[in-house]
Amino acid sequence: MSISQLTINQFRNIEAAALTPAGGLNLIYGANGSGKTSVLEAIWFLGLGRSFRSNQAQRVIQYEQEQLTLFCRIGEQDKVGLRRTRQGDVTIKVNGDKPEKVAELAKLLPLQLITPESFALLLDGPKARREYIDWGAFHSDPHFHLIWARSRRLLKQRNQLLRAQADDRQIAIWDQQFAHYSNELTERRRAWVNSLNGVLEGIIGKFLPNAQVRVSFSQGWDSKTPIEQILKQQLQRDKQLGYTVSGPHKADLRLRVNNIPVQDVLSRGQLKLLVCALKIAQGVLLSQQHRKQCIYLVDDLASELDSEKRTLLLQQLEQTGSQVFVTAIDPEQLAMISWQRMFHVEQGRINTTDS
Ligand SMILES: Nc1ncnc2c1ncn2[C@@H]1O[C@H](COP(=O)(O)OP(=O)(O)OP(=O)(O)O)[C@@H](O)[C@H]1O
Repeated sequence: MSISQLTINQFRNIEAAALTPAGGLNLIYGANGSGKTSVLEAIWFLGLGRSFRSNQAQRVIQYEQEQLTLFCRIGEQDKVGLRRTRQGDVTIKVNGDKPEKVAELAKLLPLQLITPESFALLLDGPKARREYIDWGAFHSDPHFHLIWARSRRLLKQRNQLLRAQADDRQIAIWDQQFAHYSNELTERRRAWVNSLNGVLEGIIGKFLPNAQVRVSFSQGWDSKTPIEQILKQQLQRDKQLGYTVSGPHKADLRLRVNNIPVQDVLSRGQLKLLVCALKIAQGVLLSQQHRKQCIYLVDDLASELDSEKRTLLLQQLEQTGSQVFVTAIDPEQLAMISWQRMFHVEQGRINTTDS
């Protein structure tokens, strides 16, 4: 799965650009503020209907313009188009039809993003790591999304009842359903993490040969006690707090070296490599399980990494056989690998250059 054609109009500082990326390694280079990240952001926008830099989607529309339009051809067949106006109207077309949900885009364009901010996956709270697990499970398990959505809705309803100081018996009725979906969700997450570990170990071994990184799944409540019992035991406390303290909404992926959280032990460069290992492993697993290739978007690959580690990372990305978009200020920083295609960005204009 790769983008064979990409058109960007009125997106950030890119007025109009048409790219024909290669199926493998693509380098996007140019000076600060030239628009390199905006190219990755445009691809991300096409795959998810939102930006990875701003919560306010209208910010990506070019100044003084009323709308942005994006288009890509995936492989030979699929065509995806997206238009967003300043008023917030979004039109998405997949092969000429309007998809029912934006989630359909994510299935067509599974993207892996690595930016200098991706450290958040390891440094911030569990939310980002839970989303990481859920992305993997979503793409590998066709029933996952429905179960995830039901569990989320039931949690919301339970919290409303807690806040309303509803009768214990009424809450207990909801708890049966919530417990059922919590277990379903957890089983699927655990299965996905187990499969991930098989792939991840090999990549971490290459990237961080001297650190014994252990990755484990934490389900969000004491694993020796059934969720039904936990909900019962904690009901009065939950009522006092007005929310459900334990459950699948507290799940996490724990990463430790010598039993210490990785963020307290590893260097910045090592943390970056670990984030990259996690993202690459997710993509490799997807292609092993479903013959679906991710597209990797790597912003500012060179930052934090020495030349040897840059080479290692690029080789590993190349080995995935996936389409990769990498940005860099100076192509010399990444001259250790042969690029299939190179794009020079200058003040929002994009030209293909010799690779
Ligand atoms: N809505 C917008 N309309 C027009 N221009 C914008 C808009 N939003 C941002 N810009 C400009 O577009 C450019 C976007 O640059 P981008 O972040 O893609 O650069 P970059 O090449 O990745 O830079 P760096 O190397 O510094 O990360 C910046 O010059 C920014 O000022």
